Amino acid sequence: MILMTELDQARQEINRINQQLVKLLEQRFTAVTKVNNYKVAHQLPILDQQREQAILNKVTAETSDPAKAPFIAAIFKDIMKQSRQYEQALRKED
Ligand SMILES: O=C(O)C(=O)C[C@]1(C(=O)O)C=C[C@@H](O)C=C1
Repeated sequence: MILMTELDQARQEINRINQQLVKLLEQRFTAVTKVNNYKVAHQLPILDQQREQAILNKVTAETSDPAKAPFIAAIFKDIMKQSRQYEQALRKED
């Protein structure tokens, strides 16, 4: 059998994590669709700055390694930016 290097093993681990992230992100976008439906029905804007700040605070508090916290927070900022664009796209559909 071909020897699996540490690099291959670490990349396999990343592939498995990516698979999980894709599933979770799809679930998150499905939840965002529900939030968007509610907000459209109640004529609420896409952006909720307070909610975004609350999420960033919670995510930062839940990160156990402080060295990783700012990078994880940056990812969540981008996730929410993409969610807003997704909501925009949904609103343009109908
Ligand atoms: O909770 C909402 O109101 C959403 O639209 C979802 C979400 C998010 O991705 O978590 C996206 C946009 C808002 O600015 C706040 C949060």
